[in-house]
Amino acid sequence: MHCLEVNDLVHRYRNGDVVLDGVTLRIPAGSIYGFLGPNGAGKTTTLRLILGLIALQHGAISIFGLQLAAHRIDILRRVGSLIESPSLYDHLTATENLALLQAVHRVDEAKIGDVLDLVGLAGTHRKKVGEFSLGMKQRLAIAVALLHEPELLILDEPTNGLDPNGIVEMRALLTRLNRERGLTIVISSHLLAEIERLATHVGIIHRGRVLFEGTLDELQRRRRTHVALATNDDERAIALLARQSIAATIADGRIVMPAMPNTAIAQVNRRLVDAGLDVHELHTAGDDLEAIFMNLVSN
Ligand SMILES: Nc1ncnc2c1ncn2[C@@H]1O[C@H](COP(=O)(O)OP(=O)(O)OP(=O)(O)O)[C@@H](O)[C@H]1O
Repeated sequence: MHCLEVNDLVHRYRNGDVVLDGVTLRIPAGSIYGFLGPNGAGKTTTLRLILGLIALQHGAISIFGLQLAAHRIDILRRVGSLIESPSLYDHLTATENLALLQAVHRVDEAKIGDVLDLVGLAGTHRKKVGEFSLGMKQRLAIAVALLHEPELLILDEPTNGLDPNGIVEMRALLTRLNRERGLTIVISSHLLAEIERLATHVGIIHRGRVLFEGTLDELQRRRRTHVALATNDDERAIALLARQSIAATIADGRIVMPAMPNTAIAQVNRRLVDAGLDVHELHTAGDDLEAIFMNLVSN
C-alpha cells in the first residue's frame, strides 16, 4: 500500500522556469523514503506541494488513499513535518514550547513528556531553547512534528548544519520512530551517504525530473563500482597496470580502475608490491551521488 502518491506534478514559480517537470512518486507505507537530489533539484518545492503550503498547478497528490485537494484538513492532521527552519521560542523551555502546541492540537498533556523522551530531550528541564545546540533544536522540532501522533513524517533536509554526532543521533531517532512506531518517513537530502544509511526506498530528482525510484537495493545494483588505489608512485603504478592491460586513471588523488573480482585485485596488489611500490590503499568503491546522476542522466 502506498502512503503517499504524487502524480505528474508540474510547477513553475511566478515568472520563473519550470522547476518540477512531471514528478511522480510512490511512497510505500512503513518505509523510510530518501528523497535525493542536488541543490535546486526541486525537493523542497515537491514537499511544499505535498504539505499544501503552495498551490498545486498541475498533477495530483493523494495521502492515505485520499486526494489532498478534497481532504486537506483531515489528511494534514495525520502528517507531521519539518520544512524550513522550525518556529521555536528561544526564551521558553522545550516543555513550554510543546505546551503551546499541545493546546493547538488538543492532545493530552502527557504527550509532551512522551515526545521529549522519544527525541532524547527529557533531561533539559529549565534550559531555554535559546541555549540549545543546533542538534537539540532539530530534535525539538521533530518532537513538535510528532506531538499530534502523525502517521507520516515529512522532513526537508533535517540534518543540514548538524555536526557528525548530531547526524548520527538524528539517524538513530528516525530509525527508531520507523521501527517502533511504524511511522512512514520521507526525508530529503543532497547527500547519498546519509540516505544510504537510513532509507529503505529512494527517489532521485534532478532538474525537476525523477531519474530513479526504487528500493535502496535496486539503487545499489545500479551503482557502478570501481577499484581505488593509492601508492607512493602513482605514475609508475599506472604504467605497470597498463602493461597488464588495466586501464587506470587518476581521479581525486587516487588511481581508479574498472571493477574487478577480488582475485584480480589481489594480483594487482602482488604485482605492484613485487615491483617495489608501497600500496597505501586498494579497495572497491561505489559511485558517489554525482556519478550516479551522470550515469542516470546519460542513460
Ligand atoms: N519561492 C521561489 N520563487 C522562485 N523560485 C524558487 C522559489 N523557491 C525555489 N525556487 C527555485 O526552484 C528550483 C527548485 O528549488 P527547490 O528549493 O525546490 O530545490 P531543492 O531540491 O529543495 O534545493 P535545495 O536543496 O537547494 O533546497 C530552484 O531553481 C529554485 O531557485
